[in-house]
Amino acid sequence: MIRIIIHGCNGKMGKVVAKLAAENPDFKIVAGVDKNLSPLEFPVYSDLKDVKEEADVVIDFSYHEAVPNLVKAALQKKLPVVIATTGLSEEELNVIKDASKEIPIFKSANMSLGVNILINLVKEAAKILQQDFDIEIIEKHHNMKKDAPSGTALMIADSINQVLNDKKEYVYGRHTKTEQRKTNELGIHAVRGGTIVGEHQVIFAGHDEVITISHSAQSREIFGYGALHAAKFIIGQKPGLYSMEDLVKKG
Ligand SMILES: NC(=O)C1=CN([C@@H]2O[C@H](COP(=O)(O)OP(=O)(O)OC[C@H]3O[C@@H](n4cnc5c(N)ncnc54)[C@H](O)[C@@H]3O)[C@@H](O)[C@H]2O)C=CC1
Ligand SMILES: O=C(O)C1=N[C@H](C(=O)O)C[C@H](O)C1
Repeated sequence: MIRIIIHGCNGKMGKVVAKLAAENPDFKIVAGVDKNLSPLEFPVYSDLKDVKEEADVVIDFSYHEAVPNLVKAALQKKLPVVIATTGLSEEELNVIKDASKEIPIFKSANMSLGVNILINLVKEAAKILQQDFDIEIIEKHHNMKKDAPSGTALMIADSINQVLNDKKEYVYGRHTKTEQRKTNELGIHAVRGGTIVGEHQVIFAGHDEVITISHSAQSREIFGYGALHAAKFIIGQKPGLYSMEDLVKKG
């Protein structure tokens, strides 16, 4: 049985992970960490360093500012971590990279299998269409989401740039622009409203034709299942920074 600490346990995703784990005898939530100390069916602490229960892994769905402290405590406890939180700054990402020299860390802005398949399709399309098609990304999320654009939109943009040798310059929205679109631009646009779980569209717009590759999350459970799958994967790995690509490769 895998013993898990949920960081961000009182949030929307923390509660989904706890529910899914309770339904599966392979997993047990031994404790939670959150700045909101509302009681749950396991002990809740305000800091990972104070958790007394023994655990095998931490799953994090919290807030970007909370991540460096989480990683430092995980380092002291020598615990593997699954980081799903988005909106991380360069500085926060560097804390993760440094810690991954000593503990295994799995990080993905999107824990669903579908988005990771979308990324593979988009990479292939970008290679083929790069000369004649303009690429733009539109993401849509619920009105409670704090970061924009989504971590997934940025992850998709980075994967396009990876296959196009960093040719694209990201343009966030166009309200400040009063000039024609340049061919090296990659537009990224965020929509917020209602209870939209998460939608990502990658648009390849050519002369008189448009190809759209899209993913629509229809529940938060897809991210929860993905995070539990990642938790199982990261336990026992060597120190390093792992992604969905590593998990998919392993099968
Ligand atoms: N990688 C993925 O597949 C997914 C990632 N996310 C990301 O996960 C994060 C959380 O999402 P939600 O659960 O929807 O948000 P939420 O706002 O419902 O939950 C966040 C929780 O973190 C807690 N928190 C905030 N600051 C904290 C701190 N300093 N220390 C401890 N706890 C703290 C809050 O009290 C709250 O309970 C966001 O960054 C979101 O973008 C969300 C869904 C899927
Ligand atoms: O905040 C969310 O809800 C989500 N955040 C992730 C992101 O920023 O990409 C993943 C998912 O789309 C839901």
